[in-house]
Amino acid sequence: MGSEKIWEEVLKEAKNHLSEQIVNTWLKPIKVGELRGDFIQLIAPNKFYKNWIETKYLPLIKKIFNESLSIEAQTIQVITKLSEKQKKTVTHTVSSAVTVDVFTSNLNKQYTFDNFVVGNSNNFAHAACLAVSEGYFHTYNPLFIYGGVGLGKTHLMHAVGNKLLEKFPKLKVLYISSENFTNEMISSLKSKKMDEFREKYRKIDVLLFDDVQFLAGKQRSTEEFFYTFNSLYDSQKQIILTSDKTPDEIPEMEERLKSRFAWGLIADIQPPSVEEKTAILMKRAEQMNIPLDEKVALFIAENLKSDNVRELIGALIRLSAYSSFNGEPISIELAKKTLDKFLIKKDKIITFDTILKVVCEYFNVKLSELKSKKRTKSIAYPRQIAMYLMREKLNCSLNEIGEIFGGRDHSTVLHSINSIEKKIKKEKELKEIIKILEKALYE
Ligand SMILES: Nc1ncnc2c1ncn2[C@@H]1O[C@H](COP(=O)(O)OP(=O)(O)OP(=O)(O)O)[C@@H](O)[C@H]1O
Repeated sequence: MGSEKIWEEVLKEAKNHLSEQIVNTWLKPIKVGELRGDFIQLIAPNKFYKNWIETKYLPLIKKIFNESLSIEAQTIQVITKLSEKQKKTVTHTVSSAVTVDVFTSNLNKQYTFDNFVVGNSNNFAHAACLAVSEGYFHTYNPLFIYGGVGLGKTHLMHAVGNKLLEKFPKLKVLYISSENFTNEMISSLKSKKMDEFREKYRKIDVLLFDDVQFLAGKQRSTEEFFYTFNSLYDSQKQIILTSDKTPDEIPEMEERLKSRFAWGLIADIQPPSVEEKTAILMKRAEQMNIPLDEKVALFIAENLKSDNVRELIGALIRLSAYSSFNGEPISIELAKKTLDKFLIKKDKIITFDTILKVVCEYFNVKLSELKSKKRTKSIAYPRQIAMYLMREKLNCSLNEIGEIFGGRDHSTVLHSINSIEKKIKKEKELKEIIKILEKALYE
């Protein structure tokens, strides 16, 4: 039995002693790092969890291992992170008898298409991934998915891998982050095992390569990846890559790689809309058995500062944990109380100064420059944006705005505002910048 299965058994048994909500909130995110003789190592997502587990649940966990699962547990250690060495060790054993397969795809079984919420922000990337997961390898090769932090790139990639293995169990699917690829390469170099390293990567049928942007500037890893890429591509093997930027936008990435990344399909993932965020919260709550009313989900979706789905889910877990520990049902009031510092302060009064400060900080320009007559693009552009925000948020007159910027006349101000309005309609990037600035105004 693999460590995942063992932990599932612990969770099942724990539900006889604790409420389902507590088990899902506190014990489910724990992973088993090592099971060696009578030593058990648990991995908690962060220090907060570690402390709770140690102070609250360790005796029960020990009892379950010893009495219900008959796994001797003399020492249980809780850590917060797996060491690099442990990550590479794929065999988790319970006594010496039980071993897991040596070829590991590194796939997280929790990341499936079924639990991925599809909406306008991600339907293109989702559709492309779905097609690849059906086995249409030549259509989108490589498939390059890009988007901001925590928007579901890794989830989709794993979903492809999981679905492919379900349909074609013999396929060699490998998920690897560029960081781990680099580490593995370095240790192979040190131990003079580069032939084995190359052999491993060139035997794969489907390579899922996460965060490719981190290869930029790493010459040796880039080179090795280049050969791996070519070899797989030439043998018509599927490659999926993720990045936080488009190939063109990755600084210091070798041209020959950038051009290869664009050979197949480039699909983006945008930040989710309020509706999508609500749906993600509802789905996750259902999976975790958290009693979440749609009104509360909508409130969180509308008011959380971050668009990062990881943080969205984090907020749900925090709320659920608070609710179970204090015996208060989940409500909008409770969300306001527990998530206070993560929420947009809508009642904050916005002034000219707030806008000037936020714009100066974002564009890294001095206030004196913003108010000056300088027309260089790096100053004029933020100035126009500040004018646009003042008109939008403060509903003030063009003359008032002109006054703030050193007595400019109203037609100059109008021209600036119109120009930004037009650009917002055409330029996705500017739309994003405005969204970020608007959020920052309420922080
Ligand atoms: N559309 C979605 N539906 C359901 N869950 C989602 C969705 N998007 C993201 N998530 C969840 O949000 C969390 C973060 O997603 P993921 O790790 O895939 O993001 P990422 O884009 O790869 O982030 P990073 O840039 O940090 O690598 C995961 O728990 C994932 O399951």
